[in-house]
This record gives sequence, structure tokens and C-alpha cells, in this order.
Amino acid sequence: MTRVTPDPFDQSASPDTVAIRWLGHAVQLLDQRRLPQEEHWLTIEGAAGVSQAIRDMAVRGAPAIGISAAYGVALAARGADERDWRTEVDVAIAVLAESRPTAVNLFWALQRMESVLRQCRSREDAVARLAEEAIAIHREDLAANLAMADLALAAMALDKPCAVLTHCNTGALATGGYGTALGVVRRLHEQRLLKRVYADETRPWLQGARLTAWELVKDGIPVILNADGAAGAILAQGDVKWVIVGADRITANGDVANKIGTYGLAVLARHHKVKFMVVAPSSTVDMTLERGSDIPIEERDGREIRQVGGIAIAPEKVGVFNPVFDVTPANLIDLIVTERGVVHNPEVTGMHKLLG
Ligand SMILES: CSC[C@H]1O[C@H](OP(=O)(O)O)[C@H](O)[C@@H]1O
Repeated sequence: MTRVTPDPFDQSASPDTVAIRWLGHAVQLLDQRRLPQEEHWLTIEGAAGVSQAIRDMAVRGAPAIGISAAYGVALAARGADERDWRTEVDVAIAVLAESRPTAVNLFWALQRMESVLRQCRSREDAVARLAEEAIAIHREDLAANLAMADLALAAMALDKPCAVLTHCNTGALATGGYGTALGVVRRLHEQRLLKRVYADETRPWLQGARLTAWELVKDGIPVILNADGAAGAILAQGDVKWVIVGADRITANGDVANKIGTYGLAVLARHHKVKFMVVAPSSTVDMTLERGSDIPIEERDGREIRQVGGIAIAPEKVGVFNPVFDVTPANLIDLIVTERGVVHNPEVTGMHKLLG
């Protein structure tokens, strides 16, 4: 099936879900805290607002965080004083870097923006060039997702439709469009190779229930929502052939930080002889860190566990442990797919052969 690359900047040309829009003077973010009840767009005109939106998870998902931060830097140049513009943009980059610690795409995007900033000779120049760079980061992410979907399907070499299971939300909402792991699910569906996708609800923030289910139902892709605790029983049934997830940071040895619960899923997949695939752009690979234990893991407020939708489901005073990512060791992963190529059995070569 031929696919026309959707343009995230041309809403009329693309029927696909879009979560980030660049207006030139502002960035618009589809507020993911309010989905699926409401499609509410935030219009943000400065870097501090973008940083807050990332922190509060109005925008989330590793690539989407990086893209938003890049637009935040572009906005900082626009709003800067003629005399102090360089210092003001530097401060904005520092503020954005504090937003969330785990997804390396944030730091990767800020580094790209910083190196363009270093080449700018005037505020006017910076306004134009930083916006161009942010748009390039956005477009490249969408292109990477489409390329990864092709590479993943080739590696899966399916001769008949299969069921898969996914965790969290790795779709258009989490990326520059189309999705990473969910992009592979979309492509399987387009190629009539998807029986159904099981979507873990993904406690505590419910990215699976609120976002993945919303995206897939909207696009007519057969999805079954399940409690996270049901994943083992689903894999035991033998219907699911692949677990497909995204990533927030992949270290040089092929370890993968992803949404909390991913590690348990990988253990279950190995036990049930189900293949385990990670799909992430090269902007998620951090070759400066050797292993997963080096990755800073974000812990969020205990209210995310004690409450659901603002309603208490546990005693207010109970102690809570709320790490929002875990690390899956390379030896539990069968395949890592990036837009630059595929790594089979990453425990053997790590990411060195592909990106070293
Ligand atoms: C396409 S990567 C999405 C990635 O982001 C998620 O985390 P969060 O919702 O906290 O930003 C999760 O780890 C996903 O795999």
C-alpha cells in the first residue's frame, strides 16, 4: 500500500492525529491530560510555558517532549530582548533541560538547538534559524517513524495476521506523528497483518487507556484494552506473537528505559516465548551512557498513585513509590528498531554496530 507522508503542518492534508502545531509566534499542544474527554489545545508563547507543559505532562512521550522543547527555544529567541538575546535563549535552554530527566530526546533536541544558536549573529537571525531547526526536528521525527514501521515489518517477516501487545502510548500523541511502537501497529493494520492489539492501561497515568485506546479507536484499528495485571494471562493464551514498546532512553549496551511496567512485560514475554521489540528513533539512543543503571529515572508525585482523576483511591497518608520508568536489560530484548536500522539480539552488539 502506498502511503503519502502526512505533513504535520498542513492539517487539511493529513487525517492523522497531530499533537503539536507550530504557529510561528506560538506552539500549540493538544493537552494530553484532558484526553479522551476533551480535545483542548494549549497555545504557548514562551519557553517557560513549554517547560511547564512538559513537567505537567500536557505534552508527553519522548520524541514529543524533544520537539516541544525545540519550539520552546525558538519561542525564547522571539521573545528575547535585542541586547541580551543570547543570554536569554541560553537561560531558556537551561530551564527546558530541567523539565523531565529520563527521556534523552529532550537533551538531544536542546543540544541541536544550542549548536544552531552558536552560529547565529543577531536576534533576527536566531528567530529565523531556531524556528527552522525546530521544524526540521519535528519533520525528521515523523519521517523516522514511517521508516521504522517499514523496517519493523520487514524484520517481523509475517506470513499471516498476528496479535500484538503494547504498553503506554507511543502513537502520534507521543511523537512528531504516526508513532514509534504504535506506528508499527498502524503499519501492520494498513498491511492487513494485524489481528488485534492489546493495550495495557498503563497505571498510574493511564496512557494506554486514555491515549492509545483513543488514537486506535479513532483510526478504526482493532484494540482491546486490558489491565496491566492481565498481560501475563494474555501472553499465556498464545495469541500474541510480539510485544512492541517504545523507549525513553537506550544506552550503548542496548538496555532500554521505558514506561514503568515494561521490564515486567519483557520477563513475561521471555517466559512465554513471545518476541519483544523496542521501536525508537536514534534520538532516543544515548551512546554516552554505557548501561541502563546509569539512566536517571524520574519519580513523580505520590498523588498519581493515590488518586485516579483527582479521586482518592488510597489513604491520603500512605507512603508511595512512584518511579515512572524502569529499565529492561538488553538480554530480554529480541529487536531494537531505529530509523537507521535494526539491531537483533542487542545483548550481543549493543547499539555500537548501528550508531557507534
Ligand atoms: C514514543 S515514546 C513514548 C514513551 O513516553 C512514555 O513516557 P511518558 O508518557 O511518561 O512521557 C513512555 O515511556 C513511552 O514509551
